[in-house]
Amino acid sequence: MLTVRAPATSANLGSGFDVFGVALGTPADVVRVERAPETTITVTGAGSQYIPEDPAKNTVGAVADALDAPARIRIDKGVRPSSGLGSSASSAAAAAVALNELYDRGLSRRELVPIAAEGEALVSGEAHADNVAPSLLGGFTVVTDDGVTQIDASIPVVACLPDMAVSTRDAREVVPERAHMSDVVDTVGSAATLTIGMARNDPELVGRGMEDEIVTPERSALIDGYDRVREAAFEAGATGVTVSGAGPGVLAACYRSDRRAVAAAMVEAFDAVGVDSRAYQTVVGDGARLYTE
Ligand SMILES: Nc1ncnc2c1ncn2[C@@H]1O[C@H](COP(=O)(O)OP(=O)(O)OP(=O)(O)O)[C@@H](O)[C@H]1O
Ligand SMILES: N[C@@H](CCO)C(=O)O
Repeated sequence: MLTVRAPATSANLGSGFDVFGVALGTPADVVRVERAPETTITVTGAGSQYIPEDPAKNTVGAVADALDAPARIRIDKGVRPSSGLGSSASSAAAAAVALNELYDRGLSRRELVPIAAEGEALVSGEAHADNVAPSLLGGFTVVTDDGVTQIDASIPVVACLPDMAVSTRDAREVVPERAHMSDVVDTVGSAATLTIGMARNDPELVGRGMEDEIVTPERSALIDGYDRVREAAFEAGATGVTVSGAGPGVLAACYRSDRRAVAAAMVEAFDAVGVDSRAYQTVVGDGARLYTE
């Protein structure tokens, strides 16, 4: 039996819609695989009651198909679905690493990115790789039509998860089809600032580089209390705040010394609008890890 732990991820980071992603230290999915004549899936853990075990409907089934690697697959969810923390991608990335090893397919982590993205196509209608890439490779990733660029980074972050669901499919409906040139220019400036911040491990630049006036205002309107949570996080020392992935998770960058206060302020602000939430105090971290037994 092989076991793989694949981390939650946060895509977009505001200015990098459908391009940027980071691996988070916590939470994570754990996937166990054994060879079998046909694929079966069992799911336990966070939000497992909302996740289909039918291989034709689970991201992990799509990965097993793409690798022609039938297996008995057990998923222990640490990443709640429809969270904005790349839940469907964590399982897909873990399964890609595990099944590649189980069947000696010999694919590199980079070669596994499009395989794991097949799972994303199944649930959101598009094979976007901005969650599976950081879950497989770790650190900060930039996904374009030309491929994936990755650097290791270590930025303290808080990922605050309100107790509500926003599906990626629905959140894509509100993305504007056009943008003003002045907003595009500002967003390019932010994206460049964020990228330099990741390269320098500088929370100030990363936070400043999360600003985006194109997609985030539309997405944040789907999250009860977002403006209040954002303001509270800044008051507690956050250097930047944005919607995590398609939401409803909210991501804040900060210095390590402020992380606990930022987490508490975000939870309190959600609470003030009647929404329960959980804050992960974590850091941009490593990609999927394989364990053999
Ligand atoms: N292995 C899986 N893990 C989680 N969700 C899965 C899995 N397989 C299928 N799904 C389905 O995918 C949907 C969740 O994916 P979605 O992309 O909406 O959320 P997410 O991955 O948490 O968010 P985001 O991509 O914004 O970070 C749910 O409908 C869920 O049932
Ligand atoms: N970039 C995708 C990621 C979803 O996690 C979106 O924001 O729709």
